[in-house]
Amino acid sequence: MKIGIVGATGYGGLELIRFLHNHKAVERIDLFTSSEEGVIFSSKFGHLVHIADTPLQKIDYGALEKFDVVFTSTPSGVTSELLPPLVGKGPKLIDLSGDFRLKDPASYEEWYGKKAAPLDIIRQSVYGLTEWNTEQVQHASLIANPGCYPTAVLLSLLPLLKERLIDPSFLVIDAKSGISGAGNKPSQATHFSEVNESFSIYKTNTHQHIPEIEQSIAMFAGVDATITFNTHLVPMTRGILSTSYAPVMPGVTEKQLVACLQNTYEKHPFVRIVTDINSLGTNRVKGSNYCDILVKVDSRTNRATIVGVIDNLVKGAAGQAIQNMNVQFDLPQTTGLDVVPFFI
Ligand SMILES: NC(=O)C1=CN([C@@H]2O[C@H](COP(=O)(O)OP(=O)(O)OC[C@H]3O[C@@H](n4cnc5c(N)ncnc54)[C@H](OP(=O)(O)O)[C@@H]3O)[C@@H](O)[C@H]2O)C=CC1
Ligand SMILES: CC(=O)N[C@@H](CCC(=O)OP(=O)(O)O)C(=O)O
Repeated sequence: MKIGIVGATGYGGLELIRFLHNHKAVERIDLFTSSEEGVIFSSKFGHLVHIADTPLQKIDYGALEKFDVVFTSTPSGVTSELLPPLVGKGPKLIDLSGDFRLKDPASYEEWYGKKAAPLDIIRQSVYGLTEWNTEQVQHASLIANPGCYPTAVLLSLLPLLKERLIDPSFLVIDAKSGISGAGNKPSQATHFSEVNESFSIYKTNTHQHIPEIEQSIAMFAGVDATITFNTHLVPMTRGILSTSYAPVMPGVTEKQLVACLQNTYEKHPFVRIVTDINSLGTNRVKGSNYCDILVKVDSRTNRATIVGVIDNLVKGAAGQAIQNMNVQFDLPQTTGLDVVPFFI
């Protein structure tokens, strides 16, 4: 397979290169830039000497059309304009940004504050939450790869919502992310001296992933939910841990919740149901495509605590994107992604 990556110099792009380099079906990877045409990639990223010694190329439709797959890992608002002319032209398009995730353009414009992609293209795009949309992903020409937080939240909540084991009307989701979630562009909010030794909340009740999570709960679990969702910045590089709270439906036990999760993901290689709280943490998934899930019921309040853990750059971005590509090309989902978490 011949692969093109737009936004290769960003964190998502670098992770795509890391995994695709070891992917047995990939014969060639071309890297594209909007700002550094001609720069030898490995001269910018020394860890890729002898691995990516090729020049960054100018984004060009003629060139992009010739690939089997084009991954776009660019800030929101870029691919809504860049990709429409390429849809149906040949390459499978896998977009890591939020530009094609929301089916309602008005909702995108409200939450992202940018102009939405054309409606006909949004309609053609397939939401790439692999475990829940495998069949559609298989036939998609444009995949909207899920956001990092929604991946952790949805994988952990959808089975329980779909089976009506928890109450969707009082969902509270408290999520935390490492700083790489904010991308590679330096800013005040991600400055080392201001995030180190600190823990903060951001985008209170206004996070752009709120409509994405609500849309997917309706789409995959068939229930309407208006969620409370808040995000926090943790002074670490990688990882997302989302803790959700929901009332348990009358008569439902913790054992049933665990069994529901285990049954749902029995045949899915990247989702692990954890029952020992000591085995849960961002370092248990770091660098890997795993999503670890734990559920406990508080018998005093009859509320469930549901935890989802991922590496935001892998299962939350590049890893899930490659998992989707594997599905599209009838390859085992683990191809190129079969790596053990770093742990330390
Ligand atoms: N970081 C994360 O954990 C996750 C990120 N995402 C989403 O994935 C996308 C990429 O994220 P991330 O890699 O972190 O972002 P980065 O900011 O690290 O990188 C984005 C890259 O996009 C390129 N770019 C910037 N402007 C343009 C433009 N106008 N046209 C084309 N390319 C452009 C830049 O490369 P160059 O200057 O060389 O063109 C830049 O390196 C974002 O939409 C993000 O929201 C999704 C899930 C998780
Ligand atoms: C830590 C941090 O800042 N994380 C980012 C996640 C970026 C992302 O995945 O957003 P898209 O929907 O644009 O893809 C955030 O909370 O906005």
